Amino acid sequence: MKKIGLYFGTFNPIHIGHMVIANHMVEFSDLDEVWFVVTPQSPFKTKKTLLDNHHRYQMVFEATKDFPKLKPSKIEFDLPQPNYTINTLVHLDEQYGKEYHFCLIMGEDNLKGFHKWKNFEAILENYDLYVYPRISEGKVAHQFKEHPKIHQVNAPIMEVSSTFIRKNHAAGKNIRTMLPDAVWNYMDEMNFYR
Ligand SMILES: Nc1ncnc2c1ncn2[C@@H]1O[C@H](COP(=O)(O)OP(=O)(O)OP(=O)(O)O)[C@@H](O)[C@H]1O
Ligand SMILES: O=C(O)c1ccc[n+]([C@@H]2O[C@H](COP(=O)([O-])O)[C@@H](O)[C@H]2O)c1
Repeated sequence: MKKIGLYFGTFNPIHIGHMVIANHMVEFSDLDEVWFVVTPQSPFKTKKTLLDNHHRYQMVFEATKDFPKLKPSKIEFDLPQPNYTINTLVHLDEQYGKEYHFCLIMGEDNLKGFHKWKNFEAILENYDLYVYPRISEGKVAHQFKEHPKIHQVNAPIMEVSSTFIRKNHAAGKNIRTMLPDAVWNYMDEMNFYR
């Protein structure tokens, strides 16, 4: 059975930080594929400056089209908002559970706040977490340290953010090196974030 790493995010837009992590996961862990799950509405974020779902999905599609092991997913588009990850996991298992084995990809920054996620205990009971290092404040809770379901993957640290890209693109800076070429081309053609 294929092992799929689910990488959840708003991807507004997807950037080279996301790409390096996802590619590292498929090349250097036992995951066979990574699916970028484009989230319509993250539980802890406001919708301000959020581009339409389909445009964010299209940018993920553009970024991944030459990488057969990296795939875009719009599974959350038809699920209730805000999008709680546990609901999506249950839904994916119902739809594809016989075909695929699902795991979660998460930065160490998100692991620090993981105890606030809806039904995090159920997530940990049923799914493996692949955690990559991230520079961030705070500490990983004791309960998540050396947890049998939490696997550390030593991916490179890439300090790039979508917020930085949006803000500086609007300010007229050249941020093109932080995006895959196809994403830059789409974003530029569509006049996003100006
Ligand atoms: N440079 C990066 N390296 C590794 N992980 C990242 C990086 N940037 C974001 N992530 C993580 O990737 C996931 C998806 O990112 P998402 O687009 O939702 O957030 P973000 O980059 O923080 O966006 P924004 O700046 O718009 O708030 C999140 O879990 C986020 O923590
Ligand atoms: O399920 C939850 O309670 C939950 C709470 C916060 C975040 N998430 C998921 O994690 C993804 C990344 O979160 P963020 O805040 O780093 O953008 C987000 O797109 C959601 O899919 C999920």
